Amino acid sequence: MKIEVNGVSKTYKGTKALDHVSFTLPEPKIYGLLGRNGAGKTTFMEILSGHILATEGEILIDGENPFDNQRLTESICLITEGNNFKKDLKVKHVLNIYAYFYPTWDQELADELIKEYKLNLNAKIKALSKGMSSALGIIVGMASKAPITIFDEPYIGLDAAARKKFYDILLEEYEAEKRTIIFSTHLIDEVSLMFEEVLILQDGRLALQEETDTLRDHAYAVSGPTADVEQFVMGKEVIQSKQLAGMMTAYVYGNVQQAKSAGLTVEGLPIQELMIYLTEKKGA
Ligand SMILES: Nc1ncnc2c1ncn2[C@@H]1O[C@H](COP(=O)(O)OP(=O)(O)OP(=O)(O)O)[C@@H](O)[C@H]1O
Repeated sequence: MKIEVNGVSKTYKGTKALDHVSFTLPEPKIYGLLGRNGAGKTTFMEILSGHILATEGEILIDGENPFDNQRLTESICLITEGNNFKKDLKVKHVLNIYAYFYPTWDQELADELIKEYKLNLNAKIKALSKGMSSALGIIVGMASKAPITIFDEPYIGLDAAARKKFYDILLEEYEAEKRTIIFSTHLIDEVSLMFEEVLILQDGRLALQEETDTLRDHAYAVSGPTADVEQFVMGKEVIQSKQLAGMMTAYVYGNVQQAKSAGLTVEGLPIQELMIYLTEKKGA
């Protein structure tokens, strides 16, 4: 489904959470939505999910506004950090409700994930640990098979092994059947390798939208005698640098060809480091 964000602003009692944001997500991909605290990520995801209205502008999904539009909301699943489900319901009731709501629901996948996360179907939501509650969110998000599935920091309380399991399942399911996945996270180093495209919000504005491959092509480490490297990086965007025994390595964001033609040693840079740098820088 095509998502068009047209001049979207959202103001909460004087706080501008989103400020004239425009971009397009034309096709199913895994999108990373990054930004510092308060950058406007959750607000954007809530407008996209049809939960709230923009103050100005609109989001169109295949040309339609998702607000109060059941046909569209059946195609969108938003899983947030905790509080996804009514506290007095049992796990099995929650699953039944979502199975009924989403025409694309995959019960086989849900059953598989319930086993994987060892979820007790008869437990009440309020009795679940934070991690178990997050696991239920992940199961619902994955099994919904919603053409637009949005995860907003969905892993509170999940340990590293359970998060890894989630990333593996997500990638496996995505490979089997492409859908638009929007993933907002502060654990960039864990998930950035999954992203095909990255969007960075800064103070309610779009600071960057780029394909991961393009970012990868622009990030490199350059090494050589300190004086040569220092001269080369002058005026360039340096992410980080270190020196040892007269030699220097600098991580640079820019045109890699320039480094190659300068006769210095050039290597790729881990994409995680670049995304963390850009998020911090754009959010600074
Ligand atoms: N319901 C609300 N009422 C008032 N202000 C709000 C409300 N929701 C969000 N805001 C404000 O809007 C701004 C953007 O918040 P939002 O939750 O969208 O950011 P975020 O990028 O998701 O942040 P985080 O990474 O901390 O979750 C913040 O300044 C926040 O305080």
